[in-house]
Amino acid sequence: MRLIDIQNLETRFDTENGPVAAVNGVSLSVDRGCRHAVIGQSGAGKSILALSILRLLPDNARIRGEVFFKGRELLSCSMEAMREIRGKAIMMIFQNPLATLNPVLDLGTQLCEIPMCHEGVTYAQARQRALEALTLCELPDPERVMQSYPFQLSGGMLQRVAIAMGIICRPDLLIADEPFKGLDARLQQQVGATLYRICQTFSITLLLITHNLKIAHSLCDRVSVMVGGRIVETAATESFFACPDHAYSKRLVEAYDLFSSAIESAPERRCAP
Ligand SMILES: Nc1ncnc2c1ncn2[C@@H]1O[C@H](COP(=O)(O)OP(=O)(O)OP(=O)(O)O)[C@@H](O)[C@H]1O
Ligand code: NI
Repeated sequence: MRLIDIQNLETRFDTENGPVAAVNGVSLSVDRGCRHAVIGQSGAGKSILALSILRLLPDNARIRGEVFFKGRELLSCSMEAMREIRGKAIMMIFQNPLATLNPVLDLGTQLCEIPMCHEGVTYAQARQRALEALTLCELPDPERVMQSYPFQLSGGMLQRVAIAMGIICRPDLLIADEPFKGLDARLQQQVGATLYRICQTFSITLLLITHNLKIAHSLCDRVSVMVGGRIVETAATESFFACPDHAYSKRLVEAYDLFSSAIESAPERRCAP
C-alpha cells in the first residue's frame, strides 16, 4: 500500500534572473514500510523535493502537482493541517543538526517539546519518551545527553540525537536529507545501521536522500536517481546496482563498484611493531 504518492511535482523559484525549475515534474511513490533512497548529483533538486513535500519553502517558491499522503493531498491542505502532519506523521531530519537545533536550549528540552506539542503528553511522559528514543539511537548515557547543549556533543552523537527527534513521535514517514553528512565513513555506516534498525522495528517508512551509495545499497529497498530536477530512474535496489538503466546511473554505479573493490582489496594498515 502506498504511503506517499507524488504526482508531477514542480517546484520553481522566482529569482531576479527569472524562474529556476528545481523540481521538474517528479512522480514518485513509496509503499508503507519501504525504505527508498533518492540519489543524484548536487543541485539535482533532492532537498527541494523533500522540502516541497512538507511545504517548507521560501516565499519565492511555486509548487504545482499533487502529493498524496495516506490518501490526503498535502499541497492543497491548510497550513494548520500541515503543521499537524509535520512533526508527527511526517518527520524530517536535516543534514546539519547543529543548524536545526537551538544552541541555547538543552537537548532534553528540545526533545521533550516534540511529543508535548504534537501529542499533548505531560513533561514526565515526554521525558520518558525522550530517554527511550535516545536509548534506541544507541546514545550512551541518555540522561547526560538530555542535559547537554548541542555544542557539547560530537557530530556522530548529534546525528543520533537528530534521529531520536525524528522518531520520538513514531512518524509514519521519516524524510532524512543527508543525515550522515560530515561524519567519517565508519560513523556513516554505524548511524545508517541504527536508522535501519529503528525503521524496521517501528515500521517507519524512510525517504533517504544521500550521496552515500553504500548506505543506499545496504539500507534501502528502492532507489531513485535525480538529474536536473527530474527522476530519471527508479528501481529495486538490487537490480539498480546490478543493472542500472540511465547513463548517469551507470556512471554512478561504475564509480561505486570501483570504489568498493578498491576498499576491499586495500591492504590492511598495521602499526609497525
Ligand atoms: N531559494 C532558492 N532560490 C532559487 N533557487 C534555489 C533556491 N533553493 C534552491 N535552489 C536551486 O534549486 C536547485 C536544487 O537544489 P537542491 O538543494 O534541491 O539540490 P540537491 O539535489 O539537494 O543538492 P545537494 O546534493 O548539493 O544537497 C539548485 O539548482 C538550487 O540552486
Ligand atoms: Ni540537498
